[in-house]
Amino acid sequence: MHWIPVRLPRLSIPNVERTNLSYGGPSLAATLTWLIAGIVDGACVGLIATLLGLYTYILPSLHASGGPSTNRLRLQGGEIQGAFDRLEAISADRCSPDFLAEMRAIVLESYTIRDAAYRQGNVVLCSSGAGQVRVSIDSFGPPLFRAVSGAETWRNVELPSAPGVKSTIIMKGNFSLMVAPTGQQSRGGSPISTVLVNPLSGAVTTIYGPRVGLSAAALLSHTPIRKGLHIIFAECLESSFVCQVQVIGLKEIWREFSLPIVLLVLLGSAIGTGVALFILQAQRRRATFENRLRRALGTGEISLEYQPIVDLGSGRVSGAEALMRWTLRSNEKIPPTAFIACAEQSALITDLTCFAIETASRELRSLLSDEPDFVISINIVSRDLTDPRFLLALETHIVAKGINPRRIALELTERQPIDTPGAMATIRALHAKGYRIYIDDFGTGYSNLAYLGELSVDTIKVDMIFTQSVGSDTIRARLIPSILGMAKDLGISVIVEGIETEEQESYFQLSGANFAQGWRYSASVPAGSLLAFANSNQLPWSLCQNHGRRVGSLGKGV
Ligand SMILES: Nc1nc2c(ncn2[C@@H]2O[C@H](COP(=O)(O)O[C@H]3[C@@H](O)[C@H](n4cnc5c(=O)[nH]c(N)nc54)O[C@@H]3COP(=O)(O)O)[C@@H](O)[C@H]2O)c(=O)[nH]1
Repeated sequence: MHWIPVRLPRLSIPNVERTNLSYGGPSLAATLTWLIAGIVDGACVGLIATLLGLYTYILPSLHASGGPSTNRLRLQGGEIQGAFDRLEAISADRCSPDFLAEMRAIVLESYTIRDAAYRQGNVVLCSSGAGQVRVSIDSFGPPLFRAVSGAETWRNVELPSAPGVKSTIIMKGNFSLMVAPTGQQSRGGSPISTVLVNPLSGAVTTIYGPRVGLSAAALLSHTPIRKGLHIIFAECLESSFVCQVQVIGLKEIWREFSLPIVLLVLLGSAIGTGVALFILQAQRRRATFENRLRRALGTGEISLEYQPIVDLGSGRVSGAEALMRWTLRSNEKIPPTAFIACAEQSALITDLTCFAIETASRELRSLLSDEPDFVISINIVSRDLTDPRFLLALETHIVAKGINPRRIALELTERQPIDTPGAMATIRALHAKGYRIYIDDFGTGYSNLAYLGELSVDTIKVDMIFTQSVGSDTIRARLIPSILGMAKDLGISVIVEGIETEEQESYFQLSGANFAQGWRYSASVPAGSLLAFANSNQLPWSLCQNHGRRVGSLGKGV
């Protein structure tokens, strides 16, 4: 078979972004709404992100590294433990002037110890503040708490040496310490409570500050506790089971972190505004493009070209695919990939499909009536199937004009799934009426065997990415035989797209593909050229001269 290569027309494909299509765009109200929404959303996201960050990372790490309350407690705990150790280590005679001086030094060097005292049995004999005294411990009443270490704690004790001052007394061995029970204010300003925990009974007693409603286990867990919008830090000295607890809420967070919060909210607003502007710009561009495309339908800028489809067995042209073209008055061409994708985002795509049905049936009317087996393929999308205008267009321009639906192939791209029951039912109904159903771009999308069966598919159009893989050692190239075998098993015919070379053509001829389409035979041509070729037996019809007949059949069972 001798194939005549076809010279391809050179298409100038403009960059859509550069094309001057300035119509429409979002209204002022829509613009303002988007902007305000962007600012508010951004600010909220900034605020939420800040608070989450604070609660999740910053506050706990602050705690771990010695936060507002814990530093203080660690200091106090260390002081108390250290003070007992130092008191035990004093070598001077008990209650002697040297002994008292050393006790005073220990108190003076501490932050939280007010007084240190020495006792024997039940009687306190001397203290760093009062010197020699005789105070019976029994006057304190029973201790509030006795730790395993033997340390005992009293609270609200009023010592004769410090009338009017209620103190916490911790006693261990022969020494006692009077600890300032002041509730410290943290850096963040929230009060710190001092609590005693009895690990045996689980009792928790707040001895100073706001009541802490936490269990002993929670307090002794050494981890920050989250309660609603609050985060609670507890630091316990297990030697004495004294805990200091600080509750940090929104107020304290705001006091502590107002600057970073404000900065992050501002940053969030700025990002939100940027995103809103970006969306607005995209909407404006789309609306502009969409309006312009809508107008183009009425001004003759949109037209159809037809790319012949060739029977690989006989070399005859058996049909043509209608391909939409948009040529601006300036003669610039907008590529279909750009405007079809834009139209697909709204019901405008069905306007284009209806235009294609109307135009192809009108322009190729003589071919449809003179060549009984010639098939025109029209690209449709799943959205068309649920739009009543599409079915009406088929009724008006095909059925009512006396064109046999068998002469019309509806090409559904495989790139979009047809999975709504309504769309599937429409396809089956169209097939039952005689329309041929082709799956376009086969191998690139959602098809599987069940899908092909359910859709009553007549033909698959193997995508050109497979054609281009012919001769290579790629997975795609290895897939071709199984696609062709599968189609054969299902009784589905195959059109191979994008045939450009003799090698590709021979490969598919030998592999059993039925039809081919591509620049090797012809690029898309206007209706006038297609009809002229058909009438004059010239290209692309000259392809078929060796085979006697000009136009063949396409599709299974024909
Ligand atoms: N829903 C609708 N989609 C449409 C319509 N008209 C076109 N389209 C879709 O736009 C995509 C791009 O189409 P186009 O730029 O026209 O490209 C077609 C051919 O020109 C191109 N082609 C044909 N032969 C060759 C070849 O040998 N090599 C090569 N590199 N390209 C070639 O392929 C396109 C045809 O593709 P297909 O439809 O998959 O058969 C395209 O997806 C169109 O479907 C419309 O009216 N409605």
